[in-house]
Amino acid sequence: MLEIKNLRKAYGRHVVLHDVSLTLRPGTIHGLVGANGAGKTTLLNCLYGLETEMAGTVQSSTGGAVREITGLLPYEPYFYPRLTGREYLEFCLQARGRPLVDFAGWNRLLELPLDQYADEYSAGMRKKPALLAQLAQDFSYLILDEPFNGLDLEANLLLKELLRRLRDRGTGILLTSHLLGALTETADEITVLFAGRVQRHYIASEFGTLETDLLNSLHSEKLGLMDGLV
Ligand SMILES: Nc1ncnc2c1ncn2[C@@H]1O[C@H](COP(=O)(O)OP(=O)(O)OP(=O)(O)O)[C@@H](O)[C@H]1O
Repeated sequence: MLEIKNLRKAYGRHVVLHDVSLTLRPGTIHGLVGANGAGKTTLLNCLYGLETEMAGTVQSSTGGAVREITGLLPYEPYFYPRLTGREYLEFCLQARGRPLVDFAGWNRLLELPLDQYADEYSAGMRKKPALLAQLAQDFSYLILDEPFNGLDLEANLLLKELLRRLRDRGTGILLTSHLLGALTETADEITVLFAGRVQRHYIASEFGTLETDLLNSLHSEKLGLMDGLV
């Protein structure tokens, strides 16, 4: 289990996360939603250990460093210029001291031009090698920042099925998405972050009210404006 307790993170005077607690259990898909700037990416970075200056605790129940057993898919994966997709994947594994694997099977699924320069991939394609680099390492936990962003319909459907299968095999997955449907269709629990605070935690049986709750709480003023227009 990965556990965040009473996390507070500030950039200068700007407090981005206030007393946030969240648990990621094995064999669970945990969705994280919130408006732009709510603090989702910051929370993922704190959990993974990319941010160090913060108050509160981030712990793995096994006692080791979270990143030893966790893969991170960043919001915007970075590719070194003039590395092909295949070289990027090999680099990711070697950087972690992992044995190289044959990507052919995975790539029949993802259909990437692995011999093309990765920084020339289309926006939608760029998530795929970054995701593949994490999947090939067989982590206990995955932290995925907007994994559905930019993927085409087929890749979206495949990713949802893949996440469910990984969850059923015991992987704990924390993911953000602005696509509420993608989360309610896959997640076992969802945490709503509002202005750096946990607004509410939902279990699957409560997802039915999530959209209305979000509309009412986040946009009540805008709903009032809409009433005057439509
Ligand atoms: N390195 C940084 N330095 C200063 N402020 C930052 C930094 N990173 C993030 N912030 C600020 O922290 C707040 C939360 O940003 P964050 O990227 O975590 O939000 P988010 O919920 O992931 O948003 P989005 O949905 O747009 O990706 C924002 O106000 C952002 O401007």
